[in-house]
Amino acid sequence: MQVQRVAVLGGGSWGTTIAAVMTRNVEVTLWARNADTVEEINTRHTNLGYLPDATLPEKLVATTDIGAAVGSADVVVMAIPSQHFRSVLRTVKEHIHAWVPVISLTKGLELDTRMRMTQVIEQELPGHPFGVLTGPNLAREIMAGYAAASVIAMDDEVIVRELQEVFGSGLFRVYTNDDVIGCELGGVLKNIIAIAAGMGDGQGAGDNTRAAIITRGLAEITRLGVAMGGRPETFAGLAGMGDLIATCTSGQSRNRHVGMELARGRDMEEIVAEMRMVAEGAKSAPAVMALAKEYGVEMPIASDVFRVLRGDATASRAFRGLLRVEAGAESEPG
Ligand SMILES: NC(=O)C1=CN([C@@H]2O[C@H](COP(=O)(O)OP(=O)(O)OC[C@H]3O[C@@H](n4cnc5c(N)ncnc54)[C@H](O)[C@@H]3O)[C@@H](O)[C@H]2O)C=CC1
Ligand SMILES: O=C(CO)COP(=O)(O)O
Repeated sequence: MQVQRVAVLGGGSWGTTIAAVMTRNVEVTLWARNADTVEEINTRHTNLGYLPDATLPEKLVATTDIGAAVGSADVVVMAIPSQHFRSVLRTVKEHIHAWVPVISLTKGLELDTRMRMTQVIEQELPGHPFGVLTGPNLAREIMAGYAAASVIAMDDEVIVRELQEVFGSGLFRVYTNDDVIGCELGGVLKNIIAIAAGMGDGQGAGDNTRAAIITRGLAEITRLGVAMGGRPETFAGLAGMGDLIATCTSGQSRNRHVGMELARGRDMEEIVAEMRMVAEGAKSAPAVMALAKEYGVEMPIASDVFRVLRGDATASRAFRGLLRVEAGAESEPG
């Protein structure tokens, strides 16, 4: 497979950033549904609503025509929020050529089915190689050219190496992995723990507290991820611990921001109404809790976050429970 043209679908922060990075290696067409965004990218080389400080490469071409973008692509990259992922894929289906790989950048689960995005790809586009690119990758930093590392996970060990070269460049270093389930779940599950970290930071908790939430959070992410088929070492890597640290500590994280706003006593409706961008942790939380129940895994931090998201507890009340007074052995949940 010789990759010459890539279609990136989704003109938000991450889709635009990855599309810009990949123009160093291949021809990239970015599909966005919003005509003003497309016009802005093509004429002014900016996408100020999502990436306020960035100038995009002139080589990056945007379009509102999904058929044109997908029909000429050797690889399709999905940067669509999880709850809209399937509907966009159904449109892709009409235009994609046989055997073209589809790579998800999305860190969420489909609510109704509790499926991971690569499972949705497999279901909607059977026969197409699929994978996920994930890791500690806050879009604005990567757009600004700071060094970062990511992981591309696929079952196919030949295609994954080719795509490693397509996504990686300069200071954006891409590693390969064959644990698709573990890598994908690392990206999904860290978002809820980042909401917990934001709830702590928003209440003035200290660095020790944040470290405890990250560490105990990683333990519960790993328990569920391994029960669902991921490998334990994946959760200690970039897609697990790496992304968890970035998201739980960064002022750029949308999920941590949600936690901080909840700590101020605001409810989800108000918070979401003010956010232009997606916070996947809040959207996927019900599916994560249902999976924890199905697999018989205890997730005390995620459960407390979920109660606050639902409006059944306040952040300050739940936060006291996040670090349980009666601690057991470190190897135990709770
Ligand atoms: N922003 C970041 O730093 C990173 C984000 N991600 C993940 O990437 C995914 C996308 O996130 P962002 O680009 O950051 O979100 P965003 O909120 O910045 O942008 C989402 C984009 O999707 C578009 N969109 C929403 N529904 C659509 C639909 N039905 N059809 C077509 N377009 C639609 C929106 O118009 C917007 O352009 C999320 O799952 C996120 O967790 C992953 C790594 C880093
Ligand atoms: O996944 C991300 C960084 O790796 C982005 O996190 P947020 O969605 O919380 O901004």
